[in-house]
Amino acid sequence: MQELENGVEPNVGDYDKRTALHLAACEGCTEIVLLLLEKGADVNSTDRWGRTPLSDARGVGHKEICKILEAHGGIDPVLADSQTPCYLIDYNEVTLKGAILIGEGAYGEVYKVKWRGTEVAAKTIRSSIASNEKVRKAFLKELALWQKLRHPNIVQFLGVLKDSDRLIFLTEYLKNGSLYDILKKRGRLEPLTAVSYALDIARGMTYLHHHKPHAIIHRDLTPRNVLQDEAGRLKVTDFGLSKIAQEKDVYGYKMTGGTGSYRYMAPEVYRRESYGKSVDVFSFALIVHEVSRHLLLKRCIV
Ligand SMILES: Nc1ncnc2c1ncn2[C@@H]1O[C@H](COP(=O)(O)OP(=O)(O)OP(=O)(O)O)[C@@H](O)[C@H]1O
Repeated sequence: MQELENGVEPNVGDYDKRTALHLAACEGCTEIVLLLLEKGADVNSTDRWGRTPLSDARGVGHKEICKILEAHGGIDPVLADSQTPCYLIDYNEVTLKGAILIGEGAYGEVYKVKWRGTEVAAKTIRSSIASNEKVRKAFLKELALWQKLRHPNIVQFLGVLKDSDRLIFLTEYLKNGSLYDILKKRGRLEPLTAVSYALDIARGMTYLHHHKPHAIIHRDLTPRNVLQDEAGRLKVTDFGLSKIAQEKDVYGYKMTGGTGSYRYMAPEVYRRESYGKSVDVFSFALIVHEVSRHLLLKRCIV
């Protein structure tokens, strides 16, 4: 309300052309949806994937918001279960010159680059992996799913570089790096910080588990796959990709660089191995994760 009173345009969008109405519809903020509509927000503004606020509200099952948007003339050009391909980014929109190597994982290197003037992370997939057509397709399928996700505790996927021999995709850049780096640097966390971190992770995981029409199971939730933004908020990344990594028998290649630590294994394995050990931020998040998974299994969603 304050921003609107200060003269901020209700239809202003971010680099994905997503407006406040998209975000409010996606996050289930009914009052903000009503406020924005009253202040003249365009009910059918489309983001760069062609999604309207109604597409977003539908995607996460906010029925009340769908009704409000429809009553204001909202339309949904995106079919709920359509197979949207990955958004392709033109090479010349990305400044690769001066790219800074920020890390290396099992799939390849990660660089900080500029895309349309904004700092983003470019994740490169090793050619030994990406040159296998089946694996490349499997990666692109997972990335297309990631592209549909929008949540403050999920790293934002931005697109795949067009016509690249290597598979390179862009995500938002998180200045503070991974939770692994933070824990290594800072050691034991203050209890309040640990709880706030655990809640951030649990919020991201809950969003994945409530994804429609199918829940998304991370399968590789480790401190390396949790990143922190400048404001200190944690965001989960790299879900789904680990599934491809595990399917080495099908695709005939072997991934390296897994954590190999029982503390980050799937909860059912973890439970057998580590009951009775001290509870830290990650154990807490895993417990929340486990409860959430049990609820899902009970409801036969998975
Ligand atoms: N979006 C990002 N913003 C900032 N830093 C990042 C980003 N993505 C990755 N990094 C950094 O690059 C490192 C390597 O990331 P990557 O996801 O490739 O591998 P990993 O998760 O560390 O390991 P693995 O591939 O085995 O899961 C991370 O540990 C992190 O420090």
